[in-house]
Amino acid sequence: MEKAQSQDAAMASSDGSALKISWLRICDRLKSEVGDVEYRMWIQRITLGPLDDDEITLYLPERFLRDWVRAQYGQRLQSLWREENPVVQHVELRIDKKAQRAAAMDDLPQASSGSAAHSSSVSAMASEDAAALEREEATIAVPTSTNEVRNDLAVPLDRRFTFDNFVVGKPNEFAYACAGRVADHPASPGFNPLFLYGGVGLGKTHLMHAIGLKLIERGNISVAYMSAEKFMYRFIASMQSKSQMEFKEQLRSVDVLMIDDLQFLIGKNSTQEEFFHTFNALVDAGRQIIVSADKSPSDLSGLEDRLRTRLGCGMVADIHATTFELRISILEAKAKASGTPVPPKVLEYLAHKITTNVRELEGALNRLIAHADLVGRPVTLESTQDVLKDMLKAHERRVTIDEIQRKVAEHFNIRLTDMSSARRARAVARPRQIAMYLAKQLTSRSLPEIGRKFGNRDHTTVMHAVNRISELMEQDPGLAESVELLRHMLES
Ligand SMILES: Nc1ncnc2c1ncn2[C@@H]1O[C@H](COP(=O)(O)OP(=O)(O)OP(=O)(O)O)[C@@H](O)[C@H]1O
Repeated sequence: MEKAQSQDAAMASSDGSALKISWLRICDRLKSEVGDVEYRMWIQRITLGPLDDDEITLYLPERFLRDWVRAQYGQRLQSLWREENPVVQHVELRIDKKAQRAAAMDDLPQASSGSAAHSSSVSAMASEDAAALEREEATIAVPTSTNEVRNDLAVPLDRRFTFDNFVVGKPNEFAYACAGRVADHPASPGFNPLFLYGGVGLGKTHLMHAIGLKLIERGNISVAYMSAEKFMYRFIASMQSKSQMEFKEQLRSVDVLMIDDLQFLIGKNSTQEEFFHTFNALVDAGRQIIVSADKSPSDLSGLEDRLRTRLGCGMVADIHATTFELRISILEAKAKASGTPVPPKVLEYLAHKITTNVRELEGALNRLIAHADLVGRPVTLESTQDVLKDMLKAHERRVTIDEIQRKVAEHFNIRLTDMSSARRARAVARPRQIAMYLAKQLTSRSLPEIGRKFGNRDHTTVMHAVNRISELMEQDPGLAESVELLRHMLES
C-alpha cells in the first residue's frame, strides 16, 4: 500500500505539468538569488527537457552557456530540484543540438537532430535574440562619417567624447597621453594593444571614443567600437544565422578595433576564443587593438592565460580614482560648457560630496543646471542641497564591499587578503563569512557579484555564509553583537 502510494506520488511529481511547475518555482527562486541581470543572461536561456528515471535534462543552446551554467549554477540547480521534486535526484545539462549550426570553422559541435518540441523553443529563442538585436540596431544612431565602418558591427562613436572635452589631471594623465599617442600613431610598437583600465565612470569609454574620432577625422581609416557584451551577442547571432565567416571577415577588415568592458567575457570561453583569434589576426596584420576593462590584464582572472598575456603585451594604462582637484576641474569645464553660471562653492560642495565617479558628478551638475533653467532662478548652495537631496542621501548611505572587507578584517585582526584567500582556518573563514553576510545586508549586490569579490567564490558559498551567520547570530549573542557593531560602524 505504502509502495503504491509512493509510486503514485512519484508519477504525479514526474508528469509534465508537475515538472513544469517545479521548474517555474526553481526559476523564481534563482531569480531572487542571482538578481535580474544574471538571471536573464543565463538562467532564462535554459529550457526544460525530459525526466528519465531520476535524472532531469536541462538544455542550453550553446556550449559556453552550458559550461558556464554548469560551473556557476550546477550544484544549486541540483539542490533546488531535489527540494522541489523528490523524484529528481540528478540534473544533466546538455547542449541543444538543434540550436547549433554546422560550422566548419567553429569550435562548436556539428548540428544533429533533437526533439521537435524543444527545437521550437530554441528557434523561438533565436528569433527572440534576433528581435532584441534588431531593436538594438534601431536605437543606434547612423554614423555621420563615411570613414566609420558601414556594417552592422560597430556602434557609432559619441561625438562629445573628444580629447578636447577630456579634463586631464594626475589620476588620468598617463592614460590620456597613451590614448593621444595611439590616435597619432596607430599600431606603433609598444602601444598595440592599448589596454585602458580603471573603476566605473572614470573616462575609459571617453578616451576610446576620442581616439576613434581623431583617427576618423584624419581620414581613410576604419574604426570599429563595441562593448564586449555586444561582441558576444554578435558572435552568437552570427552562429545562429550561419554567418560566422562574414562576422570574422568584418572584424578582420577593420584598421582599429576597440572593445569596451572586456571583463564581460570572463567565463565566456567560446567568445573569448573567438576574440583571441580576431586579436591575433589583427595584430599580425599591423592593425590597432584598444581594449578597456575594470582591472589590469593580470588581475582579470577568469580570462584565459594566453589572452591575458597577449593583452598585457602592449601598453597598459591605469585610470585612477579622481582627486578633489580633478573633480573640481571637470565640474568647472562642464559648467562652463553649459553656459549656466554655477558658483564655485557649489562646485566645491559637489566635488566633496560625490566622489565615486565622474558619471555621477556630471549627472548631479546636469540636474542642477536643468532645474535652474526650468524655474528661472540661479544655482545656489541652498537650491543644490534641495534639488539633490535624494542623490546626496543615497551617497551618504552607500557602503561598498571593499569597505566591508576592510572593516571586518580590521575588527578581527586578519589580513585583508584573507577575504579572498582560499584559507579555511576558522579564524579566517568566520570573519570572511561575516563580511559576506554584511555585503548581502548592506549592498544591493547579487550573490554572484559578492562571490566574485571574495576570491571568485561561487554564489552558493555566499548563500551558505549568509545562512550560517544568521543562524549563529541567533545562537551566539557575542557574535550577534560583533556583527551589529560592524553594521553600525559601516552605516554611520
Ligand atoms: N576626465 C574627464 N573629463 C571629462 N569628462 C569625463 C572625464 N572622465 C569621465 N568623464 C565623463 O564621465 C562619463 C563617464 O565616463 P566613461 O563612460 O568614459 O567611463 P568608463 O570608465 O568607460 O565607465 P564604465 O566602467 O562604466 O564603462 C562620461 O560622460 C565622460 O565624458
